Amino acid sequence: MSQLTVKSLFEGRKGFRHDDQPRLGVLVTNLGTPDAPTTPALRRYLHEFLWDPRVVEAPRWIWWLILNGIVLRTRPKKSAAAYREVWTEEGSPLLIIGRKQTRGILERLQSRLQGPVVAELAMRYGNPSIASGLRRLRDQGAERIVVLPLYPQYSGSTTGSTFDAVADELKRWRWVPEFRFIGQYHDDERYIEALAASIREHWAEHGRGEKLLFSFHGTPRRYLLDGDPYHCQCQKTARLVAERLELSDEAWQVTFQSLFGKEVWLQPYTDATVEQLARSGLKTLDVICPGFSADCLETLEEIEGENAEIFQEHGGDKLRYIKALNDRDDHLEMLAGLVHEHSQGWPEAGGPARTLRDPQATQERARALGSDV
Ligand SMILES: C=CC1=C(C)c2cc3[nH]c(cc4nc(cc5[nH]c(cc1n2)c(C)c5CCC(=O)O)C(CCC(=O)O)=C4C)c(C)c3C=C
Ligand SMILES: [Fe+2]
Ligand SMILES: [Fe+2]
Repeated sequence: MSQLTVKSLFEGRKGFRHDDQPRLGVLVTNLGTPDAPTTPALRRYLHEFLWDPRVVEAPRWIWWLILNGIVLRTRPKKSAAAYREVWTEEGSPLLIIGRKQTRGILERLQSRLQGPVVAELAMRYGNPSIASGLRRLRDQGAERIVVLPLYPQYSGSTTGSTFDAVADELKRWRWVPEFRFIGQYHDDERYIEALAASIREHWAEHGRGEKLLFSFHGTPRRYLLDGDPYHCQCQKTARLVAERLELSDEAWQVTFQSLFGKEVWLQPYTDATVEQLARSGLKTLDVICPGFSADCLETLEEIEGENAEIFQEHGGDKLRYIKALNDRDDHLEMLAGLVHEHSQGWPEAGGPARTLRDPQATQERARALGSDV
């Protein structure tokens, strides 16, 4: 009699053994970056990115026409040129720094935790994908997973979208892991102190600018009006840092950068503010971008490049960009601490080895029962 074979609908873990020690898995994620600073690579990347309804929240068919008819015909070439300005021999800054951050977080967790821990870097768009990162964690034996999106301020367009990608992958797994998701850390003491320390160090080296601008990536204003907490969280981060540095109200300001499309975005805009400050006679301006945990196109090309030029063109002397927290020790310490805290309550933060009285006998019994694990 022929046997009916049914294809599995759900994916199992490879190489499972009863005497494996369950591990804690950490998925460190960021936005993503193209594979190369070329027009075709940008077209692929922007297509995936801009087709995400969390990013562009518009009626699908209208947006399909605009995206495919206009945006993907013009923007990839322009963006590729911008990426070439920040690209290094090792690749995109966001990816290189992301790898260092992941390694640094893992090392710090290994010395804090008793149980075994593994970590992977994943990108919401492009490579390495969130699906591949989660599978690598699973196949290394991670049965409990903490997801750390490197976005200090929660936005549906970034953090929310990361959750979607994680859920899309996990719902295809046979054995769904226990799971925790870090939504935001915009007011975490250690994050605020790391930002303040980086500003103090910048001042010690270059002297104090006449004003400090906190520039955050923008979103359409509509997202705020529809309940996205991002704008409030950006304001709170900046206020806490300003308080820690004991700045007067005139000494700092919050702005939003990286506009896209024709809609009204969060205001005031960074470029218009930089221009207006230069026109008003300001000579030195310090700019920090606390929403970017790693330097990338938006900080290096847009702030350190474009906005520095705008400042000079309109009478300013020097716009000094204060680097992202990247792989600074205090940053990695706070991120490892955050993961550690979110793993509390799990057995030995990873889980004790499944204790088998006689591992070999157990494996043999399992095999005799028709299981190959
Ligand atoms: C189209 C709408 C966009 C929204 C909404 C948006 C929100 C958003 N983005 C970041 C962080 C980053 N964005 C980066 C690049 C980037 N962002 C958009 C568009 C939106 N972002 C585009 C089209 C691009 C690509 C570059 C370009 O063509 O201009 C990056 C840099 C990635 C890199 O490779 O270096 C980051 C980081 C946040 C935090 C955010 C909302 C809060
Ligand atoms: Fe963006
Ligand atoms: Fe930009």
